[in-house]
Amino acid sequence: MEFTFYKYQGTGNDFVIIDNRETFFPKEDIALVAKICDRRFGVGADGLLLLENHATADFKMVYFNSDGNLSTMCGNGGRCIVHFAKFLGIISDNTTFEAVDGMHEATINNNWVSLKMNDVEKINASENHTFLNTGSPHHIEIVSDLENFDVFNNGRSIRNKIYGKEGANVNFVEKLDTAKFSVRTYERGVEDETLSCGTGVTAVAIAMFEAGKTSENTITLKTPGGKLQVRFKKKGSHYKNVYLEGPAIQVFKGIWK
Ligand SMILES: N[C@@H](CCC[C@H](N)C(=O)O)C(=O)O
Repeated sequence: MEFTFYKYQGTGNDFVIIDNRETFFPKEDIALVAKICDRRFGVGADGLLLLENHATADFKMVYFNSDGNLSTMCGNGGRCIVHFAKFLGIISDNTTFEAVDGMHEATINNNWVSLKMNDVEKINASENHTFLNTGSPHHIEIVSDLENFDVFNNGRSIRNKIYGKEGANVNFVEKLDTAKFSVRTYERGVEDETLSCGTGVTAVAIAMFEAGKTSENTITLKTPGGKLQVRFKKKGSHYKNVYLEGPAIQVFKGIWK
């Protein structure tokens, strides 16, 4: 089966993106998706995205983790597919598209994409961690010396011991400044640390505001792959107008054989 694919990265969270408007891609083939995402036997990526037609919105986003399974919302993938939609000429600078967690609005200015995320209502805060869902489920823990922290082993253990088969993504955080936090994430479905996680940094920004670690509502998140920005408005106990913003870059185009 031969098809064209595009390789993208958003702060080092990397994706294979395929134009599936003609619905040729075999979505049920978990092994094929996993092979495309394999860094030795395939293209190599944290996930695979399909851009598909939508009856009312500009397009539909379908997201698979690198293990080949369909998953929940991917914030960095969402930003990258907006860039891809513009590259294909489907949109200009504004768009509305549907992902697994509902409709999203986004704007693009050169390689900078601002993606509106879903409102957040439920936040579970306990003594040493916070859990919330920003389209994908996220566990958040503050640690010290994040640079030397063992994200892989601690993340894997929390993901499996606390969240079981369904799992969750695990974010470790260190405060750098009034409105700046450093974040490293262990992602379920990749089962490894990734260089950045969009829904993860969104969850971290809200969790830090909720915990009183910042009083700013525009927050910079430093990940190993680069900087992202999250802004929101808190109304009562709800977080609304949540935007994830940062770069989305097309890296190369290839043909899968
Ligand atoms: N990297 C993503 C998150 C992708 C989903 C996650 N692995 C899951 O299955 O929950 C992002 O940028 O949000």
